[in-house]
Amino acid sequence: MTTGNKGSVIQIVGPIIDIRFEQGEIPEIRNAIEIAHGYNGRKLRVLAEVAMQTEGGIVRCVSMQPTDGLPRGAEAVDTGHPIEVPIGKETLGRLFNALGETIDNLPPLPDKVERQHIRGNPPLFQDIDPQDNVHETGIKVIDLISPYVKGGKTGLFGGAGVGKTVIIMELIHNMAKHHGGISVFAGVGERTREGNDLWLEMQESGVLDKTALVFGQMGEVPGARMITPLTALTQAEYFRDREHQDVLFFMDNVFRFVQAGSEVSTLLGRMPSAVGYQPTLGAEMGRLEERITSTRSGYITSIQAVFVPADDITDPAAAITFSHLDASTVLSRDIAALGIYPAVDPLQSSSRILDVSIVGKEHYETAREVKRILQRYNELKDIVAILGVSELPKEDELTVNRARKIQRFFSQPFTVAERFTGLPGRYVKLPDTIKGFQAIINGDGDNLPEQAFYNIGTIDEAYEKAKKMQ
Ligand SMILES: Nc1ncnc2c1ncn2[C@@H]1O[C@H](COP(=O)(O)OP(=O)(O)OP(=O)(O)O)[C@@H](O)[C@H]1O
Repeated sequence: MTTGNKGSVIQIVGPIIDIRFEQGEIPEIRNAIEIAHGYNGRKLRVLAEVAMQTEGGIVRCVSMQPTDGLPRGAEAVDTGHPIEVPIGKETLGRLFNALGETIDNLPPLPDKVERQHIRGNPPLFQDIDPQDNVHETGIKVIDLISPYVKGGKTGLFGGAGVGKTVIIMELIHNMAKHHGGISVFAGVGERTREGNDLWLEMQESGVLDKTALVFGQMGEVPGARMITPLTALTQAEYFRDREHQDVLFFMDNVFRFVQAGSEVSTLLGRMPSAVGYQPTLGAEMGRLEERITSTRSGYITSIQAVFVPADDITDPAAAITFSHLDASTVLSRDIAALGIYPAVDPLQSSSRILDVSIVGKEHYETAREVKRILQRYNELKDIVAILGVSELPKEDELTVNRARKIQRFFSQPFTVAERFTGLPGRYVKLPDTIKGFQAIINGDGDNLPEQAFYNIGTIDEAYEKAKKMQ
């Protein structure tokens, strides 16, 4: 690769820049191009990535920064490589933008910091090391119904405002704190305020110095939002491949990555595909998701929030994400409307490892019975609405009563949601979770009021709460 070839900007359309190079000096696709210019008396630098090579020595580039004031004729320099970002221990405790520049007002990174380009390849087939162990989250409904895989990938699906960010923050609080390893967070296309909340939350829980955070939020150009997960992943890969560490990789929100790709695709003039998404949706998701994996060197356990447009889980962006995951936690607006948080829909959520040979008979059978009771309750709901519970046969009446208690027992106070509920957070260990649901299934809670099961941790709290209510 040659470095330093110079071209000239010939067209700027929003964040898309066309640059002409001499024949024989045309930059490769994905190379980073630097353009220096002056605007309002300030010296600015725009970094762009080559997306297309067209006729006449012209390359079409996606800008990673606003192009305001960028003039035609500005000189563009081919760096000869894709965008590079800092990696290594120096990234821990720091906040970065998509280009790997620190944005936390702390002293700059040392000059000698190692850099790596963000367009790496997924690990080879033979190096991948699939895992089957449960990663306890301390959240009852998740641990019981869609147990997360240590070294696996999990998606948190939900429409607008049903609690994805709160769950991801609680998971960071619980997992990062108990995990003891490295965490990397990619904030993609969400509110800057949420990034700030997260930073403060990490400081408070004392995990910030073991975490690298990368943000490309709502207000940024689509190019930057599109590469944010790649920047964060490049930093995570360093810890997996070079330090042989187990890494937690959080992403909020995958849908915004897809959306940024769609914006870029339209701006590049590509024909849209299904539901207006980019024709390259599958390939873009594949290249990202296939890198988030565990190898013989180390694990990456990832939790990804996925916004579901119009609560339609069959939307191509949500559907394509599903196919990459080991476990899916689906949030429901109906459950949130009942005031049950986390608003996880147990009948839609699933996990590859909810298998008797992996989680064991006790866990598997408890989860299955809980699902059966809820399924039956769903079938009976219409009859109950018309006739009332007392008109049901004895057995169905019991099912309805237990189902309502299970539903309430799925709610749990979160440490990060203390300001919403006024209740201190609860972390429930997996054996206690199983014990609690078994008690309800076996009828031990039949004489307790429903309200005793609402917003508590273990089943023992239900007995105490019922005593107090008497
Ligand atoms: N565990 C919880 N306990 C109490 N309230 C909650 C909980 N989770 C969510 N909420 C309520 O729901 C609101 C929305 O939650 P959150 O911001 O996590 O949603 P979201 O799905 O990430 O939304 P968006 O798609 O808009 O980013 C919160 O502000 C809070 O009022």
